[in-house]
Amino acid sequence: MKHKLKIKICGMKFDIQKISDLLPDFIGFIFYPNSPRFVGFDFVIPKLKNKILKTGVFVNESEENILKMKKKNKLDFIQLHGMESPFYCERLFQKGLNLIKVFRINDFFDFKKIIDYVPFCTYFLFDSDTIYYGGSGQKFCWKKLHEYTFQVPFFLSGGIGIQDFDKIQNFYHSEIFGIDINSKFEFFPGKKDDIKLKTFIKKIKKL
Ligand SMILES: O=C(O)c1ccccc1N[C@@H]1O[C@H](COP(=O)(O)O)[C@@H](O)[C@H]1O
Repeated sequence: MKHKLKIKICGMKFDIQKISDLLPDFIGFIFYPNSPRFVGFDFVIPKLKNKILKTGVFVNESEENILKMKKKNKLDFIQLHGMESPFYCERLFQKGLNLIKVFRINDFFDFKKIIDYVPFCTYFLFDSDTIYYGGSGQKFCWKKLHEYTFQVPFFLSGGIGIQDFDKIQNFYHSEIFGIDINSKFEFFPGKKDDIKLKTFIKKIKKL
């Protein structure tokens, strides 16, 4: 690993200030109406601790709406969790947005299809390929990521829970940047378990 792994807590809806006290590097908010973690398009993100980076998660959303949300909430990153094309990413990139493009991985995923996204994305995020766009709580086979050879750093995601710590510790990839956690740290959608999060973050930060 080139650096300390970053932590991104995603799908926040409740107790935002309390969770920001745990000092994750990124906090994500879901701007996708079909998600149980949808915060609503009128949502105003409360002031977060320190330099926690605010990420807006969108699924096949209009460019206009993304720009509106970015401006309203001063989003540091835009996570695109749907079928957004390289052309669409290019347009947002040209407007100065920092992008995290998500790819849903299965055993047959062809990493060559990522190449056209490379110039426009700050990070990639690898999630599991399920019937849902995200927040499925399902894991994919991380070994598959050894086929990823581009140099855009990535977040590892998809059903990661506290019990995965040893697996994370033993996983090596030169481009892994951070761990994205969501549904496995919840009492119910959007309400995170601060004790579990605290334990996990402490362990990851010690790596
Ligand atoms: O959490 C959601 O409801 C969601 C809905 C639509 C797109 C993305 C969503 N969440 C993201 O999914 C991944 C994996 O989450 P999980 O650990 O499997 O629960 C994560 O990046 C969430 O931000």
